[in-house]
Amino acid sequence: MQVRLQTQNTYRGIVDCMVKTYRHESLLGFFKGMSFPIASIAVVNSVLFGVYSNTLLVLTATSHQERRAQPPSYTHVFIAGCTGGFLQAYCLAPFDLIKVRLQNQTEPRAQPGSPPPQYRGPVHCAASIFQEEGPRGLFRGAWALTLRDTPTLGIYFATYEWLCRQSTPDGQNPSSATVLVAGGFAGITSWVTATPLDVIKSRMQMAGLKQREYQGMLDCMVSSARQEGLGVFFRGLTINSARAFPVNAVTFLSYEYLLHSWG
Ligand SMILES: CN(C)C(=N)NCCC[C@H](N)C(=O)O
Repeated sequence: MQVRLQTQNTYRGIVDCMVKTYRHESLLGFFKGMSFPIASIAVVNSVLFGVYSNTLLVLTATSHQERRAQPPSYTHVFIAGCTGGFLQAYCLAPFDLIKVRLQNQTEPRAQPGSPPPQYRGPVHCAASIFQEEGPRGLFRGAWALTLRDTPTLGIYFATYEWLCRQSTPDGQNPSSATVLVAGGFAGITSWVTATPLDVIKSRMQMAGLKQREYQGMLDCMVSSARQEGLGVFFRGLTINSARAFPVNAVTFLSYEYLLHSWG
């Protein structure tokens, strides 16, 4: 839904987008382009959390266990988060591009007699982009994605650390409830700050297809704001924030659990 709201001007809001998707594409329309992002979550999160933990280890020279007694500074947490965000953006770029292209296909499933959709599935989508736009085509919008993820993942980890420390006595590990709430709010905070660049990223990824071609990111920002007003930068904010809470609550709980069980 969020990808369509950000890149297409045919919807009046979330409810209108849901109703039109259901009428035109049935329930299947809500699950388009989902298999690839699900497959990519494990890879992308391992890169993000692995780089974050190791950067923090280098910056503070303390292991995860020692960090409860000697908490890292927020500057170190922010730098480690930005480093993780920067590197994960490059792993995420091709998966995210395929998701955006598939989710923007509004044709119902292929039916006899009707023209087939441009992409028949994630593998066909990746192969078509590779053939038509070359290997660099798979990284379309990667710059906007990097600019979106580098600072916002710094904010993500700093918010998580701050919320955990506010509700945990010094030297103790945060409880599971604290981890869930802090992780959920860290997700929302990061998505609120990331949404303006998320809109630009999605539009750059669709450029030349349903979207007009842009000269670059700045051109995309200026022409989107001129044509649709500043509100365009907040499209998809409600959906992004609503999904961010449960997703990131569970992500941080799994991360803390794995770190404890590996000692
Ligand atoms: C671009 N932003 C804000 C983030 N990547 N934030 C971190 C959350 C990551 C999580 N997989 C999610 O999709 O919510």
